[in-house]
Amino acid sequence: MLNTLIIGGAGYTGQELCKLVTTHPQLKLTHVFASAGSKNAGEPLPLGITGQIQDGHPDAIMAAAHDAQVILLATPHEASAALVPQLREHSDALIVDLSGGFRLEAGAYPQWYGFEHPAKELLAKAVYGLVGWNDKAIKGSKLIAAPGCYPTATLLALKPVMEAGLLAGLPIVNAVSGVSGAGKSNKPHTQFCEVSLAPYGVLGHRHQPEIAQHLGHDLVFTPHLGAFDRGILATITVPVKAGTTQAQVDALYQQCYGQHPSVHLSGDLRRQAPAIKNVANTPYAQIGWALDEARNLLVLASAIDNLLKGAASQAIECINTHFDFKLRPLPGYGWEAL
Ligand SMILES: NC(=O)C1=CN([C@@H]2O[C@H](COP(=O)(O)OP(=O)(O)OC[C@H]3O[C@@H](n4cnc5c(N)ncnc54)[C@H](OP(=O)(O)O)[C@@H]3O)[C@@H](O)[C@H]2O)C=CC1
Ligand SMILES: CC(=O)N[C@@H](CCC(=O)OP(=O)(O)O)C(=O)O
Repeated sequence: MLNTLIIGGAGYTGQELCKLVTTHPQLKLTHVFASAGSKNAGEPLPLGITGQIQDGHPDAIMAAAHDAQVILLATPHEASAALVPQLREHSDALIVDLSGGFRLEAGAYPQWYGFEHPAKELLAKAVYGLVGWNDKAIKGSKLIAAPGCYPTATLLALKPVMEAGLLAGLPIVNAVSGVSGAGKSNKPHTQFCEVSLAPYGVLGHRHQPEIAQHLGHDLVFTPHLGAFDRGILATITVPVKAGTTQAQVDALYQQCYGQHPSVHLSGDLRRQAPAIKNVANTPYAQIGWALDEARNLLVLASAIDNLLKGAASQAIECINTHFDFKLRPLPGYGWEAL
């Protein structure tokens, strides 16, 4: 069993990590930290898990890190960027960071995250944890940046088209997220009476450069906030090469995801569409597509739970890939042998 500690454990994704680690056959949850001086210290872990959230004083975190084989960070971007180099000084553990602190090239941080990256050497060694597409790098690195929620939904849908060389123009991504995507802390725009389906971050959301960097192609990305708690639905319009056929696209998605442990295909969107109700509270992505052969336009739809496949369960899948644990996530937080 690998000693596993979670930092940021009182937050939305941190709580999901607690459940996913506790039910994992190869991981032992040893410590769950909030921030230093947190009012959440002493609170119980999620229902059914014995233990308490601990105060995240740096000395306590570093002492625990010394004996850990796996460290999960569910902390804000800048906190992760500062914590990872300290953790690395004290521990040789596999670090999986759920924040955006290690996803982009160093030069992008001032513009998109508002800070100069404090650990450029480590950033250069970090690998992007898009499971199923970057597995060799995930196996070979001890610092994994779990992808953002919108990038997960978008990249899982777009990667097959991009890698098959069918992309012939700018993909247009419209995505709707539930409010838990903004985290647990109180923000004026996420209050109950304020949320009403609307776009935000138009032409300026930090997930645009993340998706573009890891897709290898520019795109237009427009997120929307919806009045529901969890889940993301991304609908993507993609110009494709002339002559692409629906049968070719069907075969492509089957080939990429037919055997995938956490990506499910719903097929032709004109018959059945992915939906948030199918994936909310599950570790799965659901992807569908429809091709207009006359106009060479492909429409993709991708649904995930932002806190699970878009964050916590994909982070655990990164651990499974790194250590070659052959496990598939079950609905309801369990894991079964592949
Ligand atoms: N919500 C989502 O859908 C997704 C979130 N992410 C990313 O994952 C990370 C966590 O997100 P989420 O769970 O939503 O966030 P929350 O705001 O719900 O929780 C953040 C947690 O981080 C802790 N924290 C804050 N600062 C520090 C620090 N300096 N040292 C240690 N702990 C600290 C907080 O502690 P305390 O409890 O004491 O306040 C809290 O437990 C973020 O980087 C986010 O961008 C990624 C994908 C999806
Ligand atoms: C609804 C909402 O506010 N969502 C968040 C994205 C959360 C997420 O995936 O990602 P990061 O780890 O990249 O922060 C946002 O738009 O900033």
